[in-house]
Amino acid sequence: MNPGGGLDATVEVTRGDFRLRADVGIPPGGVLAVLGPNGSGKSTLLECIAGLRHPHGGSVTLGDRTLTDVARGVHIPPHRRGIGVLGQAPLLFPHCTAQDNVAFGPRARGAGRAAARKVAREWMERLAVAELAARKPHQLSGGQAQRVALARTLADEPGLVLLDEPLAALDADAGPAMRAVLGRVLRDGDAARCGLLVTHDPLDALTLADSVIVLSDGAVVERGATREVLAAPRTPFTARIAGLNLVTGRAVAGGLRTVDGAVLSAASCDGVPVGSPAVAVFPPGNVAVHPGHPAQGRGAGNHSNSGSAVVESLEPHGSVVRVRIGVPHDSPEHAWVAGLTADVAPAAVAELGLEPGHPVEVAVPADAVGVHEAFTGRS
Ligand SMILES: Nc1ncnc2c1ncn2[C@@H]1O[C@H](COP(=O)(O)OP(=O)(O)OP(=O)(O)O)[C@@H](O)[C@H]1O
Repeated sequence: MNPGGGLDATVEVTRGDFRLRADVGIPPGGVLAVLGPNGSGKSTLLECIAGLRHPHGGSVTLGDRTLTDVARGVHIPPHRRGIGVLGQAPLLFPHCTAQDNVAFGPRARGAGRAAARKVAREWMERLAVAELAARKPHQLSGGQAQRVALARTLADEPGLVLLDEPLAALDADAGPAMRAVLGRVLRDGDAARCGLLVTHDPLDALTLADSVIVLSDGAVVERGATREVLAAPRTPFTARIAGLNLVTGRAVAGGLRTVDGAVLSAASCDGVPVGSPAVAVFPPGNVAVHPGHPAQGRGAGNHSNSGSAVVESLEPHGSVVRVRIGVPHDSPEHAWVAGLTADVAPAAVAELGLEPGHPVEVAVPADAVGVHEAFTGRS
């Protein structure tokens, strides 16, 4: 079964006190990443699209097929939706060989043994697991098993592939290999298939998806092209996963006034109307940290935004040390600095004597700051 076409879904569902209301569109051949903090409703959305959960309102269409239409009482069962699901665990049939696992879908759709085996071999070759065909699942590594599971999902010719954190359980070697394989098949230009990927990793979103939605507390709070959303995040969650600093406030000419009344200068303001809710975004690599008080600050020139703070914590982050900033209780006017991160070279951390609890001055050059309109309501 390959219904083809894109996905259009509007889903409303409640689970206890939690309410999800989200709409999702994926064009034919497109891949959408769904990001969001724990408990924001990602799995619930996925389950409604897969047909595993009945929404209380809304509809799901894939290509020209209506899979769910609450108003009309339509609910196609999961196995007849033409949707493939791959989660963190491969969930292969333990007593079947890898090849028989992959051939399962074609066989179930009525293909003869030889034809199903041919389809299975083609997919296993594409996913670089053909040489594992005769192995049983317990003879596969985690990464190999997950690639076989992906082959099994795709051999079923789904019109939509739902990927729920498919790399999360893989180790540091297997993860990148699986990401590369996934990227190849998701981007193979096959307009008969679209994809939806739930992930916590911005790298997955950047490398595997064209567009992204961010869920927060059951609502879509950001949506757009992946690069644009991650380059200009409008919610603290997106900024954190994108590794960027984000300060909320209202736009003023040439910058942003924080909720505490501090004014940050920015190099670009993205056409945000003065007075509207806005966020200032800047990377940790552009935040300078110096010991001492603002009055003694180096680098707090006219075009730099500065505040007095304390070092809250230091943690290794690749080749740099990520310094997390806190604010002493007697400096409420610098509250915007709280929670910022600065990436500092290890040698500089030693030279400056940075340690948790030490007072520091934080400076952010206006050149590094972009101001973007903030998301202000439910979609
Ligand atoms: N069994 C349940 N009964 C009632 N409410 C539930 C149940 N499971 C989840 N919920 C509610 O639904 C909300 C959304 O859960 P969901 O699993 O969809 O979030 P998620 O974004 O996938 O989270 P995670 O990233 O942790 O997997 C939760 O915040 C919780 O309040």
